[in-house]
Amino acid sequence: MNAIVFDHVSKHYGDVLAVDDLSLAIEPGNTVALLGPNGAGKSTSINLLLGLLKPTAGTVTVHGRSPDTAVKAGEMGAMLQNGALIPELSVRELVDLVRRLYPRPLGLDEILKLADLTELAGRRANKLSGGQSQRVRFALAIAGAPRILLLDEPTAAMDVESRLRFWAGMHDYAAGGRTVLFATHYLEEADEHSDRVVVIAKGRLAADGTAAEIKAGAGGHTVSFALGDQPVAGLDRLPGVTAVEVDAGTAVLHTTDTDATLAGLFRGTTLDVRDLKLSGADLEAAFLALTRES
Ligand SMILES: Nc1ncnc2c1ncn2[C@@H]1O[C@H](COP(=O)(O)OP(=O)(O)OP(=O)(O)O)[C@@H](O)[C@H]1O
Repeated sequence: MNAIVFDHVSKHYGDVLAVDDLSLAIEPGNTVALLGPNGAGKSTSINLLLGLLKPTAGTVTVHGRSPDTAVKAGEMGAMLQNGALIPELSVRELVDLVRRLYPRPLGLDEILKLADLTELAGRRANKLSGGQSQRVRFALAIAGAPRILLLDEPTAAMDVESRLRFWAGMHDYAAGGRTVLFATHYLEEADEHSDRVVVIAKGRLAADGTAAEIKAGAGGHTVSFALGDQPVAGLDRLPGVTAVEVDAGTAVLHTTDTDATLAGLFRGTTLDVRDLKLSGADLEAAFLALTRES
């Protein structure tokens, strides 16, 4: 059974259509990045999954049940964009308080270790930096050992070092076969820390696959070289080439298969090829292309 299913889900806020006929299924044990620009509908989708919002149309299910039922059963943990911490409590007291609310929580020391809070356990919540507070929110999200973990832009306030440690904790947590869905605008994070990237734009699904598939699907590979005044004829018939541009003596071949295009260029033509440059679509180019299209 799928861990998460969106079946033709739409969500309106008055006139604003935040989620538009979204269908998506996530298998248990996957780590999925929900990638999209501001206002794409990422937070709305997470709130729908938590049962905090109800769809205007369609259904959301978690392990085949309603989000409300799954939340009550302690199956989901969430780290949302903000959430106040009780200022007078120490990190240890706060985490322990929350873990005791669940039937089968993780051990206190294990939670502190996963969230990289062992050294900060005695610190009061009102004395934490923004990034440290985020780590406490992560600790609270995993305290009940949820099978599904939802993270809404989890690294927003973190510096580079904190991000690295945070992702290490997330991977350790996910390693036990748990499902993780995280929202981000950071392309590198989606690329590095997920098995699958779901791109949404204007509430609609724009792409779905591994980061490598999304890059390949954008078809942005080019082979360019100095053509000078040699003839351009025939370049568009080379294997893989989808378009040819010539500008100021430089030929740019857009291709779906760089290897085949190069083989054709060197074996199938007598051109003098100099200043050869290859470029592949990076995730950023793919992301911009996809979110512009939709
Ligand atoms: N409570 C609300 N009332 C009205 N419109 C809302 C509300 N919450 C969100 N929206 C609108 O719904 C759309 C989707 O917002 P959402 O917060 O889900 O996007 P997001 O992808 O999480 O954005 P961000 O990356 O900026 O956090 C936006 O156009 C937003 O302005």
